[in-house]
Amino acid sequence: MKNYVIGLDYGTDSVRAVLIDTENGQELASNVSHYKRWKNKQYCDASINQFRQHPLDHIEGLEITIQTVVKESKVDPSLVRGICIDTTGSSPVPVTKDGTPLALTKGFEENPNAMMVLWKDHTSINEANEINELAVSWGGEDVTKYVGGIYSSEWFWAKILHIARQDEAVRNATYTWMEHCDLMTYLLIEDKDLKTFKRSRCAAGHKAMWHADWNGLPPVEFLEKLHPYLATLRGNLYDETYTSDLVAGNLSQEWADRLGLSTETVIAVGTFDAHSGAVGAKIEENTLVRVMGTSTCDILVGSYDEVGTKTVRGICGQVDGSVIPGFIGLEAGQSAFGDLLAWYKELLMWPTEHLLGTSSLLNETQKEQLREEFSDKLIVELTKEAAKIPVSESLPIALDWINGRRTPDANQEVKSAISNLSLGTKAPHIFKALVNAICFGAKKIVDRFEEEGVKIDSVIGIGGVARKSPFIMQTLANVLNKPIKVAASDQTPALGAAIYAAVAAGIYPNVIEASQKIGSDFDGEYFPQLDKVAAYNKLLIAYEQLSAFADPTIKISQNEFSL
Ligand SMILES: Nc1ncnc2c1ncn2[C@@H]1O[C@H](COP(=O)(O)OP(=O)(O)O)[C@@H](O)[C@H]1O
Ligand SMILES: O=C(CO)[C@@H](O)[C@@H](O)COP(=O)(O)O
Repeated sequence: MKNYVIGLDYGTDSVRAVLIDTENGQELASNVSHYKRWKNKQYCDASINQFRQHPLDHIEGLEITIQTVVKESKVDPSLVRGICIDTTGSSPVPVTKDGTPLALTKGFEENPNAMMVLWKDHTSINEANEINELAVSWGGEDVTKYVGGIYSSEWFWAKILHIARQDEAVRNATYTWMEHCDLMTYLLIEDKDLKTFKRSRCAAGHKAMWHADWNGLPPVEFLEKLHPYLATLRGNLYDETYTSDLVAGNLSQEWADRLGLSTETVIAVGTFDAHSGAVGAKIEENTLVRVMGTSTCDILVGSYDEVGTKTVRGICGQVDGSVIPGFIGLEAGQSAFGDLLAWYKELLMWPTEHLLGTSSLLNETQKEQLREEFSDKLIVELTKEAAKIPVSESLPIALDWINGRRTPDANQEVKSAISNLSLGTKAPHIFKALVNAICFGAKKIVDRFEEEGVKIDSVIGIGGVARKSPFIMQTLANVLNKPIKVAASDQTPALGAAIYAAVAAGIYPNVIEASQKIGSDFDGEYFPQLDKVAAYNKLLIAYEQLSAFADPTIKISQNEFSL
């Protein structure tokens, strides 16, 4: 008998669903829906790094994408056995006592503090600093030790503390907070008991400092010292967490009707996009899977023997079962990857966006067409020109920290910088410098894992940039001096979510077997070009010098000061 599963992947800008045949991993249908309100930049203020998303964007996206894949695949809906949802993270949402996202209740519909706080929202830098100071001074165990020793403003507690202080009405109306992957899973299932709802191990371990060593979330005494609200909130959160090979519940009657599915369909425990992406790309021990899109997430799995209780400095957490149950999942990443190039594109588009409007040379339709054409071509043309520029020490040097630094050693206060500019520097030179910067940032992550004794035998690239930019992938292979395979699927995180759904539905006995059988194949491999590796090494030294200048906490050896 045929069995099908659906993976639903919430990215930064859009949500996609894939419907997968569990026998062979074939994608029978996929559909993407962009968030309407987010696209119009509603509820955001980039000048203060405030990025919020309205839950209606997510609910509308869920409904349309799932309905579409079920319809387009033409499969019998009763054979859709499971669904798993992955989302970005840490992207927490305030929720009322009856499990409603606060922004869907009266009076809070337009309040950004009542909405989902997107992973890249950095409004809580001060709160993250407070958590870090307290973690080493409160008298108990350092609760940041399994999240790299530094708590980030991208994460759960810092964001909640910030909003609780800023908005009394939101604080008073909120019963609990849920990671986005948990909220969307909870929305679909029949059982609405918030106390017994199965929260994601991946989200809890990487972002909320949940760890078996202290029996769950950080101790009440620790949270109390940050803010009494957090101590109260802890009681409305959770003690246990669950891996995504497990069932969170059955599809509710309401959602079965809305989606055209059956209440027999099981919903797996939610997870994060990067972790499911790694599963979709057939991750194995000591393989680094890099999810390269707006940001990057770098995922590794290690055995209990290799990682055990050894703590890895400056990464985004090591969590038992966050990728594959029975292994420790390790996460690192860059707060901006494609986003650095997107920032540069937006900068260069300024005259087109703003001056064109004041010109009488073209009519409004022509202006709009021109804007679209430039926008579509800009990165492509810059890439072509940048590829022709030799790798030499006369190139500008840039830092990738346009949205702070996630790894190694999270610091969201650091900023990007560009040096070595001259009158001869043209737009493609700066573009090339930015591409080099994101690759050097990646190299620092790989170095950190290896310095800490976590071996990396092979590298796999997935995500928009891995698929769309051979230029960046080749640069990365040269900078890392390692071959990089690219997963063939355009929807690897959604495929990974489908794999979890297949295990939760009992179609496969475990994640490893399912991932090897129906995970994505590879359709490209980039090898280091030996003649270029040395030249990139020299530029890397200049990148390290600029890093140490921009962030005085970074120490580099004196003999590297050669600029
Ligand atoms: N041809 C390209 N070369 C380099 N970067 C690109 C290219 N096309 C898109 N990007 C970057 O890819 C990022 C989007 O990646 P994607 O994986 O599609 O989305 P998400 O991160 O939201 O899942 C954007 O930051 C964009 O700047
Ligand atoms: O940080 C995580 C997961 O821990 C990601 O959700 C976050 O980087 C967002 O990923 P995208 O760049 O939108 O794919």
